[in-house]
Amino acid sequence: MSDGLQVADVVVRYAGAAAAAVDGVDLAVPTGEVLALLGPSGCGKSSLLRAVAGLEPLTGGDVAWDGVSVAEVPVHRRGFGLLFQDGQLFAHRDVAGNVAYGLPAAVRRDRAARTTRVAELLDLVGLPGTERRDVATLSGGERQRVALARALAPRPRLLLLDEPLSALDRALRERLALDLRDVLVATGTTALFVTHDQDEAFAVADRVAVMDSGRLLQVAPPAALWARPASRRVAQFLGYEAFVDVPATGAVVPAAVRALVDAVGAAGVAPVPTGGVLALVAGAFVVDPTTTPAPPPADRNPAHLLGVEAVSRVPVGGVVGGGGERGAARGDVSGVVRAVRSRRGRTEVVVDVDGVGTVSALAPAGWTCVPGARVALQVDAAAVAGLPG
Ligand SMILES: Nc1ncnc2c1ncn2[C@@H]1O[C@H](COP(=O)(O)OP(=O)(O)OP(=O)(O)O)[C@@H](O)[C@H]1O
Repeated sequence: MSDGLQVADVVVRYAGAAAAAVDGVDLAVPTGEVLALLGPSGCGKSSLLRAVAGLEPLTGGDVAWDGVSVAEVPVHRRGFGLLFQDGQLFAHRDVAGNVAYGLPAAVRRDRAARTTRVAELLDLVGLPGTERRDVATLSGGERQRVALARALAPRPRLLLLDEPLSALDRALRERLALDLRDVLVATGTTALFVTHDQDEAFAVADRVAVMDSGRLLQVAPPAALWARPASRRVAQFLGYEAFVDVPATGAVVPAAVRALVDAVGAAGVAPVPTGGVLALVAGAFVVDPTTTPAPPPADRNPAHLLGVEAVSRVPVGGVVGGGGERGAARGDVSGVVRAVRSRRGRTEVVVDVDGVGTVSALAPAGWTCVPGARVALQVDAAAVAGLPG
């Protein structure tokens, strides 16, 4: 018998809907595991979570805990906790009153035990000493921390979290995602966590289940999911931005494609079978900082229009990476720059690469050049995944 949560062939279909919101999902969350359900808006994540909670009737399939079906068990008797986007705190209770509401009745009635347990829970979520605060005075992040403390108070055997951080701004979300993981791990809580944000899923979960159109596409630990997406759809959803067919051995292909296949094969990061596909994420190409960009043809060089001095001294039509043996040896992969942008402290260069398409290459901080220039590129095999054909 398996322990923890088992979801077997679950179907959720809303009245009048043409397609099922959840369409035959099988999933297991063993005790102590945090599993993230990740997928685009409308893919059925919340419907599945609500079906597990008992808030949505099953059209088909079964939900079980430790091998025993809970399909007929009402929501409040399943022993599952719930935390939503808006923690739904009670406005008329202070912080301690909100947290204490989640405690088992016996603890709630014992004043000393209640005080101790509320203090423990507030410590756990990083809000020690806030017992007497009016919840109306809390920030959005603090409110969600209190809601988490309240949800953990009864020690639920499963905690169901539906986009608990999505109302917060990005910086706060990133920090709270890490804190949330720490709290779930420290308390050994089994959890099912719904999110549409890849970074959040990867930060919080032991395994990530990717959903699309009501179905599960892949379930894997974050690193494995990232390195080996099961399909192009999964890879696209994770943020892979370009896809290259692996050519037959000996086929004549653009230098960039050959460099990709060689680099990935050498790194042993991903299988590169003929007929397979290489998926590239931002950074699969890196601007070679030792070479000088070749400027765009004079009539298309925006630097001329702007009266800016060209960033390169390589003659128009010159060999990219020229000026020495080093450039000649590794300057055979190149691309035409479309834009240069700074993103989270990194320089990203949108570049058209022959045979590959438009990708986001990385460059050293502060590096820049005019659009239209041709730059030499190197391959970073760690940003390339192999997909089955
Ligand atoms: N109560 C409902 N009645 C009818 N259709 C619904 C209901 N709730 C959800 N749906 C539909 O079911 C599908 C799945 O919705 P669901 O909310 O589960 O997706 P989701 O992945 O959680 O999306 P989001 O991230 O936007 O919340 C959608 O097409 C949605 O319109």
